[in-house]
Amino acid sequence: MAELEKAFVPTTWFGKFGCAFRGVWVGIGAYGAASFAVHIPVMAGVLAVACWLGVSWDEWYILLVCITVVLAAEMFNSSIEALAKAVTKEYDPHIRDALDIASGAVFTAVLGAATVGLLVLFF
Ligand SMILES: Nc1ncnc2c1ncn2[C@@H]1O[C@H](COP(=O)(O)OP(=O)(O)OP(=O)(O)O)[C@@H](O)[C@H]1O
Repeated sequence: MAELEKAFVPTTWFGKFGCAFRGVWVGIGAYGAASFAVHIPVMAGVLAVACWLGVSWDEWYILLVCITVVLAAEMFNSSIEALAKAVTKEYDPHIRDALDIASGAVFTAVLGAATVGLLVLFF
């Protein structure tokens, strides 16, 4: 463990930010590519409609929070998928629960964001 820490665990803020940026890259690219291929066009569409409608600053803040929550939930989902792959490749009911709950969290965030987004844009 001591050797592992020396080799891989960053000790500087620069190193820690490097890990975070790598996490965004891996979370979107390697693990979440299929999901982000749906999220990103939908988000671009929402932003385009918001521009077209000329929403207020307060409404922009709400839309940006919704988008951020969905992206963060998706990356937590990717993180749990990565951890599950490391734990076992065999069927495990707890892994199944963990993965299903993570997917459920993304689904919940998307439902909430879609509801708030529709209310902000059209009501
Ligand atoms: N080791 C396992 N043990 C039990 N069930 C598993 C296991 N691995 C995957 N599953 C089941 O398969 C589902 C999908 O798995 P996983 O999330 O890895 O695939 P995915 O297609 O990459 O998902 P996503 O679309 O969320 O990115 C899980 O929600 C879970 O129900």
